Amino acid sequence: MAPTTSHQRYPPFPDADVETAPLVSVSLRKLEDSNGPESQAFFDASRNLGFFYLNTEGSKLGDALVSEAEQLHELEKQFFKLSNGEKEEVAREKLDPFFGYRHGDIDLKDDNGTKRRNESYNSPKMRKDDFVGNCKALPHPQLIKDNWPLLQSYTGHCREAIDLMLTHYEVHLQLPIGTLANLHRIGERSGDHVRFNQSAVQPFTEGAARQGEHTDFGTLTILANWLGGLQIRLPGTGQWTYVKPVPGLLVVNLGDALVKFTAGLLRSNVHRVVPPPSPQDGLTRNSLVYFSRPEDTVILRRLKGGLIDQQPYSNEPEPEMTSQEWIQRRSLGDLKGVYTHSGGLESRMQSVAGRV
Ligand SMILES: O=C(O)CCC(=O)C(=O)O
Ligand SMILES: [Fe+2]
Repeated sequence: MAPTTSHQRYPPFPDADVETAPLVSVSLRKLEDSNGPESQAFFDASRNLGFFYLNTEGSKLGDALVSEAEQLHELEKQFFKLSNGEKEEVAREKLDPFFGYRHGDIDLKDDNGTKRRNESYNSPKMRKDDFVGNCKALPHPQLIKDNWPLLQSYTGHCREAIDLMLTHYEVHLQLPIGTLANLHRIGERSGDHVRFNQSAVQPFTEGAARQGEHTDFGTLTILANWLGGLQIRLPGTGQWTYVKPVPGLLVVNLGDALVKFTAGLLRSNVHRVVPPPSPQDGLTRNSLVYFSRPEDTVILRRLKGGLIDQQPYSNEPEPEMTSQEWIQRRSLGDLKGVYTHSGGLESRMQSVAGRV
């Protein structure tokens, strides 16, 4: 029986009043069974929108993902309830250039007079590499330590689903089997990790929404959502539309590495998180993300072979760098803006309707 989810504990997503993004639903079970039409639908969604639902129904792996995502949803809520002091013990500044706790203050105060925060935890304990023993684990709160087996299991299941999707890409791209898998070997260091996100209750502001526009840096992202708030910018019109959270459906999106490997054949779509629409707007919002990334030393550039060879060459080739450098420079450093599959990096102020 499919695991129950906690979506019904929240006010419903407002079906009638807001426009939702046209995400295709791809069955994990059918991908596992190598179903041709489903695999084609998966590939088309990856080219056209760069976002789709992964329907977990009927798949043992899917059931495991949903039930563990539910448990991690509870864990992330507990994590963000730790005192600011405890969370700041594992702040990014103290630990690592990328992993750790981060927050942005909002210009609103809680009843106790503290500033509200938007927070995230790229947990060092949640790096895929900690689980497979590729490096020395970084410090982490006891709460995370206590839940190590759950995080480890979720990481393994996310990677199983992602590795399966990579083999489908290899077939459709007409690449030798193993081409993408060999750039994502589980035993090698990479930026794969779980992220906890929490947004405080706040009004919509254009400035904050715009500041949050981004694409994901890596390969495939698996996202679990309980409340609305995720928006994607539709190709063509540039209109922002909500992604509706649906029980049993995970949201999958492609990251920049797949765009670079395929010379723009696959799409990483611009998205952002804004306050949930009414009647969900009075609630703190959490999401759970698994990011997969190429191995740290992989150079992000177009691969050779298959359909990729038919892609046009750009007049202004993008600078080549390793996956590790791309992630660090994009998240902390000098490569600012929104990455688009057609135009490279674009400043947020230029990112107007119709550009993607
Ligand atoms: O919270 C969400 O729904 C999406 C989060 C996201 O896009 C990210 O963390 O990269
Ligand atoms: Fe994202």
